Amino acid sequence: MTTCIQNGTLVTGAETRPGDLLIENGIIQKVGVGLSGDHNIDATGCLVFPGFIDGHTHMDMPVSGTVTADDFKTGSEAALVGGTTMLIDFATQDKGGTLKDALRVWHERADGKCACDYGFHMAVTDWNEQTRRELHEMADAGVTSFKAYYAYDALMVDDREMYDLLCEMREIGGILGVHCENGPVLDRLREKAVAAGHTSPAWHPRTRPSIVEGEAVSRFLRIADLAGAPAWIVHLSTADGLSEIRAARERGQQVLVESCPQYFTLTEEVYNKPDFEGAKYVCSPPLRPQSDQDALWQALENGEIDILSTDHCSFNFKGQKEMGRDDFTKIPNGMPGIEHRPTVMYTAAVASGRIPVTALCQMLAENPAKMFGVWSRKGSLDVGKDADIVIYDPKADFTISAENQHHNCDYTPFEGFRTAGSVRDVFLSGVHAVQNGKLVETGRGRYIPRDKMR
Ligand SMILES: NC(=O)NCCC(=O)O
Ligand SMILES: [Zn+2]
Ligand SMILES: [Zn+2]
Repeated sequence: MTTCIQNGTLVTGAETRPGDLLIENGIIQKVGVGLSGDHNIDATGCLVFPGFIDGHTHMDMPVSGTVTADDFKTGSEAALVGGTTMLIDFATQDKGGTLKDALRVWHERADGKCACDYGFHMAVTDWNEQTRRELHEMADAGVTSFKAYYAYDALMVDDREMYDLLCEMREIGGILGVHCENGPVLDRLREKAVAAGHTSPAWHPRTRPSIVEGEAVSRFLRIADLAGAPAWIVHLSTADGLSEIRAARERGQQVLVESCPQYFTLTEEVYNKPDFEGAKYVCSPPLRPQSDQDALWQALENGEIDILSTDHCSFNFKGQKEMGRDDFTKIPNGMPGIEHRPTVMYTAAVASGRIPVTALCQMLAENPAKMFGVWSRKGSLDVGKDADIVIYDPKADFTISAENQHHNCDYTPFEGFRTAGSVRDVFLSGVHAVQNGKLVETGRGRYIPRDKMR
């Protein structure tokens, strides 16, 4: 049984062109014009993208004495409705625990529940000889990307460990992403703020100033240079961090840069909202002033940002964000976003005329596929790839709201955002899982082991 998507505008990282896609057995079999199948879908007036890949999510994750509002079922369903056909979540080693245990736990949380395909990065929090050996086993099990934290007591590593980890990345053909904030310094800033009676969400960005990110980006990149390893900067939010990246690239380093829609569309004023509403936007790194946002836009337009991910890490306002009503340091960090990344960035970046749609396709599909070792099967509309396909109607008029979202969360940071277009249909491995914006097939997501970096 063949399916043909006809009369759309096919979008790749390099070009847009009119064309049809013929799908069979979950794979793209033919790309051309005048094609037809047993079953035909008309995409006239629509953009046809390869399925989007979100390389940075946290589902079903215990944080600050609670657990994220989205598990792998609800989070992946929201992802699929929004056009994301693969997510890569951070399995996280417990201090004192093993990588193998973390991977087992994440499989237990995700397997059989996902609406879209999925893979895991491994966050390394406890460096020792066993962890070093296990990195090789992870790479053999298809976990080829890792994260280390310079912040959060329960997660962070020191510079000696960072250096060792980076050296090991070279050995295993892996890539290390780092959460770049100077943890000890920002912890001190937070302690001092609370001691002085500053307990509202407005103090979240004030105690994580731009230099806290810039310093950590600089340190990480210098250590990566010493180790001779590629560096992945996760969730870049500042001009300060960006200038350190530019300096490292000038030195000839391979630096892969990730940022997120919230840093392009929201600014730190939201933390001053009345009635504790600012807590909804508490994420780390925090939202920034307009000047940082302008710098990120410039970088995006210049092609200096490789991937756009969400850092989806959702907590309800009621009962979860509220845990920090009397002390902003107790607000669980993170926001929902996996459903809205494509439409928010299509609207803000493409419909606004800042970048061509091909550049968006690079940052949402092609580059994450290459960077995270799934390019052999995902990230483009080439013959032989998985038939993960998004039909986007650029003329649809849609307003994002907590009422119409699929995240298991009682708010969205993009409330009232009017999008230019919306995701009309989504195919996952050839299965027509989203039809006219409605999820009609779920639970078909597969674990995707990933290739090593070449
Ligand atoms: N971003 C955030 O606030 N929470 C998720 C964990 C992280 O990526 O640092
Ligand atoms: Zn992080
Ligand atoms: Zn994150």
